[in-house]
Amino acid sequence: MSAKSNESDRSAKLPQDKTARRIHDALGSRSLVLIGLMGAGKSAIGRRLGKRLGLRFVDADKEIEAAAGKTINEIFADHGEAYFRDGERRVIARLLSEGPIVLATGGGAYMNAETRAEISDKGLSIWLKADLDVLMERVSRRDTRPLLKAGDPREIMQRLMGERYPVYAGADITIESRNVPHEIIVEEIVDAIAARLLPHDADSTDDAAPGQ
Ligand SMILES: Nc1ncnc2c1ncn2[C@@H]1O[C@H](COP(=O)(O)OP(=O)(O)OP(=O)(O)O)[C@@H](O)[C@H]1O
Ligand SMILES: O=C(O)C1=C[C@@H](O)[C@@H](O)[C@H](O)C1
Ligand SMILES: [Mg+2]
Repeated sequence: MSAKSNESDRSAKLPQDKTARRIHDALGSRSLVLIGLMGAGKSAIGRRLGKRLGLRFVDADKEIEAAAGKTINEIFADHGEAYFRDGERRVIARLLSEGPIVLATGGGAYMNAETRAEISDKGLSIWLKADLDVLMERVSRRDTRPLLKAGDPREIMQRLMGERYPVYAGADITIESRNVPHEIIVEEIVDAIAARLLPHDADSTDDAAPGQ
């Protein structure tokens, strides 16, 4: 692989518009951390959010697979969930020390208290909250989630919602993930980050049209 293609994979372009630049500046080394259940859209939305804000996008699940040289299914099958969770915690801690990035976490990552503390220290957490039907329709497209193979996937997902949503609710920002164009979700996230991080002055409106 040439250095150039590697660079285009790993680095981010400078943000094009003023809101994006201001968010970039306000973040400093803090990262934007997407949390939510399987199928919530963390990877799909995270990639686009990174592009929108000129931040490198990293998918924790992919990093764990690269570090282990195995797929998540294989890690669960060969070593068990506890081993996966330990690797997940370490990989996320490393990635958060490399901020600012947009980080898509695995669905279970935020359930770990140490990881939650790291995220609150070095990032801004964004929960992509989706209802059961949306999640089930989306996860049915791929067979890559070992947790859903342990029984009836809908029942498992419902149980995970019950266990995890009260914890996810501690995120800094919550966005309803639904079947609208990805860009709409991205802009809602950008607006929520701007409302949280940027001073509310007249300058914060982006590309304001000149007076008529
Ligand atoms: N706003 C949206 N509208 C329609 N489809 C979406 C939307 N957001 C995500 N999707 C689709 O849902 C599927 C699951 O999304 P994605 O893989 O990003 O979820 P995830 O949260 O990363 O899940 P996992 O925890 O399993 O990695 C993908 O096919 C993605 O394109
Ligand atoms: O919700 C979970 O616990 C998981 C979600 C996926 O992203 C993977 O991290 C793994 O399959 C476990
Ligand atoms: Mg994902």
